[in-house]
Amino acid sequence: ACFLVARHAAGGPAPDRLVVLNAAAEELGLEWLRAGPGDEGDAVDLGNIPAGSAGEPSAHTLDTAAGHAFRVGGSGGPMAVHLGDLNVLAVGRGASGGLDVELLGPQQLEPVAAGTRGARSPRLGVSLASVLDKLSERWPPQGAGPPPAVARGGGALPDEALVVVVPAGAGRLELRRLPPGLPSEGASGGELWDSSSLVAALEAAAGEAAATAVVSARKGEVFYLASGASSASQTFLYPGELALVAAAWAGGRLEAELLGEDDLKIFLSDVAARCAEDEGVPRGPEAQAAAWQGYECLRDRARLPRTGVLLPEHEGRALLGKLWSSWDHWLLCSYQRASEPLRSIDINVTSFEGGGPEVLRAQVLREDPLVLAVRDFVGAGVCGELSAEAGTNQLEQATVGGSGSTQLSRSRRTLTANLWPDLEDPDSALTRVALRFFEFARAAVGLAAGAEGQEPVNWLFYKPGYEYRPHCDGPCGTRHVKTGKRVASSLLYCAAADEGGGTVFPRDRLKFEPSPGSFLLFSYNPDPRSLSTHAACPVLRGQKTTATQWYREGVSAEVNWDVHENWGSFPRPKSRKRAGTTRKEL
Ligand SMILES: O=C(O)CCC(=O)C(=O)O
Ligand SMILES: [Fe+2]
Repeated sequence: ACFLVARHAAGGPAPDRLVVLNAAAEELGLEWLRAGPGDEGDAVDLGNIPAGSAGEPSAHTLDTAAGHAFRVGGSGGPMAVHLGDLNVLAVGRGASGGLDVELLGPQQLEPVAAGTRGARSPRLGVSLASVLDKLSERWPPQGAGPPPAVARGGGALPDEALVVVVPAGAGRLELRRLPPGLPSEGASGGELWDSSSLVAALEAAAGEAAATAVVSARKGEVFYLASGASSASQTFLYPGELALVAAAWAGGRLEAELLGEDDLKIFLSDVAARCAEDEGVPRGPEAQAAAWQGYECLRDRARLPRTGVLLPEHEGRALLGKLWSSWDHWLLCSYQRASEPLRSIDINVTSFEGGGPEVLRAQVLREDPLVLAVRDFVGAGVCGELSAEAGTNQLEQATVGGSGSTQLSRSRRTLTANLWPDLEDPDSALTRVALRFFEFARAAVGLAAGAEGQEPVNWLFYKPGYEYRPHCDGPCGTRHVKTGKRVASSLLYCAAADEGGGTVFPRDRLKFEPSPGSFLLFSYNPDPRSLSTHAACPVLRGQKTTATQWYREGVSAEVNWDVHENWGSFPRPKSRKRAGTTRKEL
């Protein structure tokens, strides 16, 4: 099970790259072999690597993918094959006096980076000093390694990629990556970038239909798209994650349109919604029963807003699957109406004003396991104070965890902060809200616990495109939750999106559309059918904020919740003698 925690995890996998060190006293040519090392006739010129000087080699770095093959050499120089991961290719004069290459993979580089082997390549003795800093920064590789740079033909798209749409009859088109720091307007030069995929797309686009290339790219990189005709060019910044670039000609000029992952998600949703509306797909739960899939409509209508380039069918399909998890999830999130309540119940709580009784009317959305919604759980003033407390500065990208560590994930795309209520400060809005959460949960679902020893309130901030994909907050599919584990969750919505951003339970297609100040509580002890699986739908327009509270039994001022988890070090008040430490102690 994947539990939601709010901790920032550092470190990612080492990138796939090739560093060429030229220790020879002559310029070297670098070529990329499109069809593998054996292919003599099909090389792409990647430019020259300057000669080394005064015992120090010159260094040239290329981002690559596993299996990419390169040839390096001057006159009839040697061939080298790059196998993926971080590789260093040292070129120097061999014993014979001719050019020699030495390929150092992760295993050969590790002792060098660790300082146990000297800073020279073992065979040719080429100095590695100029790359050691970079190596130790990136070493050792963590996790399962980098995503594949090019994943065409139905495979999953890598996380950090550019999808370049080439219109039919595009002629020549080059993608160049600019060195960092170059102005993004009117720049030229840079290295030719992953031309394999682009060349294939250009060949395909020579006919009637547009084609796409998938190119690996990283956050903040600047690309330059050129048509070959010198004046017609366009530069753009790649912001990271998955992005789509469409090229088109307008008035003899090349135009490039860049859509980031969030924009793309919303764009596809908007097109699909127009399709569904025009085809008269019902907005009730029967929409799913009809199992409508609008790929054909998407094929005809997915025109990008600025250039008007039509997204090729297979790419629309692949992107919708990638960015919306599934067609079904899109339908539930962006098209289906909110669920009707089954009945309502009244829950007594302590009033915020004066401490007298107050009745909250709760709508029952599902009986078992229970899902309850309250429209005006707190007023705008209380929410305003909570938002101020959360601020915007300390928010960080949310992570998920479950086996002793946490990591960033496309599944949980939101900004987050933990808010620790000071239970001894009755004037704090956060304290009053937290106490109301527990009072309500005791009355509504019979929770046998108070606010002491519980997890902090988890503040979530969603921008357009942000979401939290289907997940369980605690143990899922069990008849009896172990003491100390989460048994229920609640969400207080302080801001609601103008469009999108609902909370859904995909197993039985339950959907709640929040309004500012509304509240949702659901329990999962027991929940043998995992019906408590839920998701925060992507925000399409506006912003959404949520204050999540997770509920546990068997915790107290003496026994804190975290003795029941293995999430590793968790940023929280250092000396917590009791749950209600003051903010000054944080
Ligand atoms: O923001 C939402 O709608 C859901 C958030 C959520 O599932 C959580 O915080 O665990
Ligand atoms: Fe959740």
